[in-house]
Amino acid sequence: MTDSAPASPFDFTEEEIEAARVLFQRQATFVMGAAKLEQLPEPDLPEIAFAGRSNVGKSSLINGLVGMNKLARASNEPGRTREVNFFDLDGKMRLVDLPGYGWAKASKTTVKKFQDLGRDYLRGRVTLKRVYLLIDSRHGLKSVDTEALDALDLAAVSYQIVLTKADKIKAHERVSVAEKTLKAISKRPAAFPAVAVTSSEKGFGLPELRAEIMRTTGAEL
Ligand SMILES: Nc1nc2c(ncn2[C@@H]2O[C@H](COP(=O)(O)OP(=O)(O)OP(=O)(O)O)[C@@H](O)[C@H]2O)c(=O)[nH]1
Repeated sequence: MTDSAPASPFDFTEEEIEAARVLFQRQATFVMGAAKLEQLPEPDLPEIAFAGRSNVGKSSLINGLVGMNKLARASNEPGRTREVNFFDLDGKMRLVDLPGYGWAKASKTTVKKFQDLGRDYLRGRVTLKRVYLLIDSRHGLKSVDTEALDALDLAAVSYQIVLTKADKIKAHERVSVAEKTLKAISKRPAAFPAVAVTSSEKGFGLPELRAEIMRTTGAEL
């Protein structure tokens, strides 16, 4: 294994990878940010949602997937993403940025408000195909992540773990954190039995993730 290309847990043909590359290069636009359940857009397209602790690299991953620097905000200031943000990809699907959890500075009322919104979205969204739960590869699963996994299992939403910022650890550490994480979720009912290892900074893991999203949503070129 080289340092820049960790083994992928996914099995995609070159055609699938290429089709996904083309699709994700097409127009991606911000649709809206919803602060209340009543504000959600009509459920008329398949949706893929991204969740994770504040500062885990959610905005960077969404930007990296669509190859744009500024579609989703990426900041050094934890907790800015407090709405459910919807992005349209070529009219084929929506990418949904859920409020980050685990931010220290917010008030309890604010935290509860956004957690409730995220949970209501997860429970009631018929068009939601999968949630990607982002975990910082340097830290692995924390107790606050375990609570998020419990909520996803309870909502019976299919989800998959994506390890982020993997450029910050060594190749052998990527393998061990992926194995450890996979083991930790192995008995969880709604967990997809694979862990994606990604770096938005270096771009690795993203082609496979795009292909998987395309497959999961059933989107075609
Ligand atoms: N080295 C490295 N840094 C990253 C990567 N992804 C994100 N970061 C950095 O991590 C910080 C947080 O990234 P964001 O994408 O804003 O994180 P977020 O999860 O959207 O944060 P919130 O808006 O607080 O929910 C920024 O300083 C990014 O530059 C990565 O793959 N590698």
